[in-house]
Amino acid sequence: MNVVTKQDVGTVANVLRGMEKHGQSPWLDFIQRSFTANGSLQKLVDEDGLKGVTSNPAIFEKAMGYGTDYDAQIKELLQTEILSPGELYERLAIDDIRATAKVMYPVFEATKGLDGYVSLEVSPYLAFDTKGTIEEARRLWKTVGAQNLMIKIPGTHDGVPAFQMATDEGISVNVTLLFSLQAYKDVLEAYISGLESRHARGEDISKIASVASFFVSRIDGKIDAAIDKRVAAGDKDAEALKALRGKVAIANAKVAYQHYLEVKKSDRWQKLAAAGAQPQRLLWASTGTKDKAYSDVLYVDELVGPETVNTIPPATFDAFRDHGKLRDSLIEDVEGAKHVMAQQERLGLDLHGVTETLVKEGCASFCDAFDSLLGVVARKENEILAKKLLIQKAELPSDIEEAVKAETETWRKSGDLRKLWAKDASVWTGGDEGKWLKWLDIVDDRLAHVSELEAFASDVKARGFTDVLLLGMGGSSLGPEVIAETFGKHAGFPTLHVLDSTDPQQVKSFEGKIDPAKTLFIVSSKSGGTLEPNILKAYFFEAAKKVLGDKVGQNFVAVTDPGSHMEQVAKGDGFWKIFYGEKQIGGRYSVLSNFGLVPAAASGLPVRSFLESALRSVKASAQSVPPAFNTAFQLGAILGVAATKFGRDKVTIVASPAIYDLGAWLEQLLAESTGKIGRGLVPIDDETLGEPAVYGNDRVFAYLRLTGETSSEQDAAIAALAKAGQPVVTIDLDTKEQIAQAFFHWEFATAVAGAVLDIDPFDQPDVEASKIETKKLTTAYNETGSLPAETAFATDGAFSFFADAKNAGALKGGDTVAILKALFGQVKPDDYIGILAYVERDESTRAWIQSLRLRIRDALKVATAAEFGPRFLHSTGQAYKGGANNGVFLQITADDAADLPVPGEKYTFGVVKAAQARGDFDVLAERGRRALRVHIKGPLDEGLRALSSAIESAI
Ligand SMILES: O=P(O)(O)OC[C@H]1O[C@](O)(CO)[C@@H](O)[C@@H]1O
Ligand SMILES: O=C[C@H](O)[C@H](O)COP(=O)(O)O
Repeated sequence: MNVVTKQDVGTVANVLRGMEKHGQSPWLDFIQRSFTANGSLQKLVDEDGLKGVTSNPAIFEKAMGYGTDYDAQIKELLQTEILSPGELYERLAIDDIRATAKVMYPVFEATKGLDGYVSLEVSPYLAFDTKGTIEEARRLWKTVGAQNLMIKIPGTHDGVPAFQMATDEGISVNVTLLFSLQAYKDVLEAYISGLESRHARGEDISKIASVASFFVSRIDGKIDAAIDKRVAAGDKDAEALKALRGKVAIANAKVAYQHYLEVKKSDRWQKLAAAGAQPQRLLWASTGTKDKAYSDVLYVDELVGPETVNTIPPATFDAFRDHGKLRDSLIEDVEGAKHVMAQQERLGLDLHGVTETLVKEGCASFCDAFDSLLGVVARKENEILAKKLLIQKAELPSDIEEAVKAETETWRKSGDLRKLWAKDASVWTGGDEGKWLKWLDIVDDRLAHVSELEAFASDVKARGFTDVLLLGMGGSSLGPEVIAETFGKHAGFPTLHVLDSTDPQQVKSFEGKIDPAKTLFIVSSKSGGTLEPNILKAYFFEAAKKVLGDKVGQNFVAVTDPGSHMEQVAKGDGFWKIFYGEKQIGGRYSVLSNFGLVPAAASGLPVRSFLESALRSVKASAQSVPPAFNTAFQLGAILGVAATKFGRDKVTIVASPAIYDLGAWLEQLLAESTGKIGRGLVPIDDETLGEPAVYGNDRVFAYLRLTGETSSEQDAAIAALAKAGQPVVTIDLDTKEQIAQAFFHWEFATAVAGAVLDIDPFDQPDVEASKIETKKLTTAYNETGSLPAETAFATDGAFSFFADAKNAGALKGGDTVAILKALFGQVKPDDYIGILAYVERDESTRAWIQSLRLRIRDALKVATAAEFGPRFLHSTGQAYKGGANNGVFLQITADDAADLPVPGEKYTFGVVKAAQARGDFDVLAERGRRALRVHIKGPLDEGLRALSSAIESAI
C-alpha cells in the first residue's frame, strides 16, 4: 500500500472521505504490525477518513508468515513462557488487534460507536462447531477487552446460533463468509432474536454493534467461470450468459440490501430501535477485483449506499482514492438487479449451489491459510527454542517419504489432529478411545498440583529413607525404572529400585539390597488388581512388619486409581499416603501422571522442571500445530505408514547409553498399544546395532540420542544404516531431563501410529487372555497343592521340551540341537525371534541373553527380542500374542534354586512364575504362534551356557 508516499491523499476531493456523505463507511481489509506501528494506519484515518479495520486468517497469514515484524516479540514471549504455536499466534494477533483498536478508538468515540471497529476472526477450524465458536468468541472478547472490537464469526449453519448467543451476551460481531441472500436473512434474524432476548432480560442493547460481511467478488469469480465454460462449449444461451458476466455479484448484493431496508421498516425492528439498538449494517467484503478485465474499483463504485460499510483491500483502497467514483449506486436500478437474479436462475447458473460451494471453499481456504500461518509460527518457534525441544530428523527412502507426505496431507485436510485433541474416537476405530485420552492433559494437570509432589519429596527427604522400592508391573514400573536408571541417586534422597518380577531369586536379591526399616515401599497398580504388585506388597509388608511392627504402614505408599482394591488395602493397612492415578489414562500412558511422578519425587527428581520440560513437548504437538510441523505426529505417521505400506513393522529402538532404559518403557508403549488384531508394531529394543548386511527390509530404526553423551559406535552404525537405505528417525535430546519430552512425544506418536494402523491403541485384549490362564493355574494350585501335570515331548540331559501338540509335531523331537534346529528352521525373512526367559533378570542373565540374541540375529538375519518373564507379559507380550503371526518364540523356564512364600496364599512366588510361563505359552499356542518351551533342570548358569551352545549349533 502506498498511502504513505502518495501525494494526493487527503485532498479536499478525496473520494474516500466523500463516502461518508453517501452514508457508507470505508474500512480497511488489512492488518500488519509495522503498518499500524509506523503511523500508516493513522494516516488513513486522518487523511482518508478510514472508519474501521477487518482481518481474517489469510490477512494474518500474510502479516505474520513473511518478514520479521514479529520475531522480536516471539523471542521475548518464548523466553518466559511455554506456548503452543496457536497460543503464540493468538498473543501476536491480539497485540495487533489491540494496537489497531487504539488507533481506531477516536473514530469509535466520534461516531458514537457506529464505526471505529477492528475485527478479529475466531479460528477457522471452528466454522462448523457452534460450541467451539461461542466459547472462543467469549474468550477473545474478554482477552482483547476493547469496546471497539468485533469478533468475526462465519455465518455458516453452525456459526449463526453462536452469533445469536454472542449478540445476546452483548458481544459485537462481524458475521463473515455470507454469500447468499438466504444466509444473510438467517443472520439478520439471529441478530434481531439475540437483541430481543437480551432486551427481554432488561439488559442494554445500545452498545452492541454488528455487521454482516457479504462477499462479492468471489461470486463473480465462480459464476463468470461457469459462463465462460458454457460459452466455450457453444451453449445455445451464449449471448444471454455473456450479458451476465460481472453482474451477478453486484445484483446479489443489491437484492440483499433491499432485504435490509425492508427489515428495518418492520415493527419488530422499530421496537428494538426504540430501545437503542443499532442496525446490523451490511458490509461489502471481498471487494478487491479478481478479474483484470473489470475496473479495479468495480466492487466499490457499484455498491455505494447509506448505512453500509465497504471493507477494502489496500490496492483497491489506493485505486479508489485515485479514480473511484461516488454515486448512490446501491439503490440504482434495483429492478435491473432483480432481473439479473432471475436470469441467472433461468439460465441454470445455480447461484444457490455456487454460494454453498463458496461457503465450504471459504472455510477451507481460511483453514489452509491458518495452517500455513501456524506452520510459519511453529517453524519460528522451533528455530528459537532449538535444543530446548527434542530435535527429530527423519532419513527415509524416497518411497516412504512420499507416502508419509501423503499421509500428512490427509491428516491436514481432515483436521484429524484437532479431532485427536478433541478426544474424538473416530480418529481410531470409533470405539471407546475417547475415554483413554486424559494423558493429553495430564502435564498441565500435574503442574497445577506440583506443590503436593514437592511437599511429598521434602517429607521423604526429611524422614531419611535410604531406599525406595517400587513394586509394580508394566506401565506402573517401566516409567519409574527409566527415571531410576537415567537419573540415579539424587544427593540427600533415597535410591530408587524397581521390582517387577515374581522370580523368587530376583525378589530375594532386591530384599537383600534394602533395609526395610529405612525403605519407602511404593506399591503401584492402576487397577489395583494385578497379581504381582499384590503379592509383592504382601511379601514386603510382612518383611517390614517384622522390624517396624504396627507402624509398618507408614513406610508404604500406594499409587493407584481411585476406588481400586489397592486403595482399600492401603487404607486398611494404614499406608502413609495414597496417590491417585487417572482412570482415563491407561498404564502405559501414565508415566507423566502420579505413576511416574510419585517415584520421581520420592527419589529427589525436581518434578516441576521435569513437567515443564514435558510441557514443551505437549505444546509442540498441540492441536494448533499443522501435521507437517508436528514432529510427534511425523514420527507416528512414519511408523504407521512404514508398517502398513512397506512391511516395516519392527521398530528398532536404539538409545544412547545414558538413556538406554527408555527403550524398555517404549517397548510396552508400542507393543501393547499397537500389537493386536493381527497387526501392529514390534519393538526391538537394545539389540546392539550391526552391519547393514544383517538386516532385512522389515525395520524402522528409532535412535534416541543424548547429544552430550553420544556413542560414536552408535552414530557410525546409524549413519551406515541410513546410507544403506534403511529408514532412520533420530531424536536428539539435549539433556537427560528431556526424557520427559520423549515420554509425551512417543505417546503422541503411538496414538497417531495406532490411527494409521486402524486399531484401538488404548486396549490390550490379549494380555488379559494369559492372565486368565495364569489365574486358572494358581487357583488349581491352591485347590490341589500342585500345578496340573504336564508332559515334555522330549528330554535331553538338563533340558525338557514342552509345546502344544501342533508345535510339538512341527518340532518332531530328537536331541536338543535337532529340536532347536526345527524351531529356527521355521523362521522366514521378516519374522522375528522372541527369547522369553523366566529367570532372574540380573547383569549376568542380561549379558547372556544379549549375546545369544545377537548371534541369532547375525546368523538368521532377523530381528530378535530378548525378554524376561513375567516382566514382558505386561509389555511386549500383547504384541507377541495379538499382533501379526510373524514371531517365533523360545520360552525358557528353569528350576528355582530356592522359593519364597506368598503370605496368605498356598502358592509360592515360584509357583506363580511357573503358572505365568505356562499361561503365556498356552495363549501363544492357542493363537497359532510357532513356539517352544525349554525347561532347565539343575544349576541355571550351567543350563544357560549349554543352551547357548546348542542354539549356536542349531542356527
Ligand atoms: O497398573 P496395573 O493395573 O497393575 O497394570 C500393570 C500393567 O498390566 C497391564 O494392564 C497389562 O499387562 C498393563 O497395561 C499395565 O501397565
Ligand atoms: O472481511 C473480509 C473478508 O474476509 C475479505 O474481504 C475477503 O476477501 P477476498 O475474497 O478478497 O479474500
